[in-house]
Amino acid sequence: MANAVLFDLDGTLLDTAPDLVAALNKVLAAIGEPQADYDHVCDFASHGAIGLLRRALGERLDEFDIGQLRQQFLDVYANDIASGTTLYPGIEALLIELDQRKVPWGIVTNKPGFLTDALLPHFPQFSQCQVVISGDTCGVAKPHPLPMTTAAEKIATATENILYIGDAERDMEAGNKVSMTTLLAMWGYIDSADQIADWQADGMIEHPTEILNWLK
Ligand SMILES: O=C(O)COP(=O)(O)O
Repeated sequence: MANAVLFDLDGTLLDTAPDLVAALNKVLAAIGEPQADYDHVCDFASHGAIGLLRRALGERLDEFDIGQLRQQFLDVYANDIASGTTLYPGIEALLIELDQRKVPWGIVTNKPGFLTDALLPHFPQFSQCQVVISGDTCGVAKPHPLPMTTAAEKIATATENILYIGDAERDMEAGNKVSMTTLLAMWGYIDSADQIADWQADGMIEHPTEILNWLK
């Protein structure tokens, strides 16, 4: 059984979609494109800037300088990163319980570090977080295993004894590659077309408190 927990950020700890979609719509307005429908794009909030832009623009994204558009999106998002973002129900209580049990926990996200660093201080509930690995911390991002093993080293825990909680296929893949126990956060950004049965999660959980059942 596990004795440490690592979390994905967007779609797992935080519902960041309101601010991400607001940024997306500001960028779409700036390039003269129609606004995105929230429900159409929100489940792509775990897929980064390009995932959101691709969902909104489809193949027309290729008509733009994608790198420049991504940077524009990141800059706009950084300017208003936390006004609509909230902790998912049950996360605060879970983190308090982990802290009381002295269970080390941390974050492995694909968000670029400058955004993670800007966002996390808005949530004092994260004050006991022991490690934060962002998408550019290790030079490679999930599903590459390096962010996972780097986080495990920082909390001095063998990967086999770590739970990794995420809402995307790349999260399950990255965790499974390094023998963590992977739990799929069903409250996150899971699209109806996602084939979650193929993601090889060790468990699928509907509420954060279920994580406690997987701990020693
Ligand atoms: O911003 C992203 O690329 C997604 O971030 P996540 O890994 O926390 O879901």
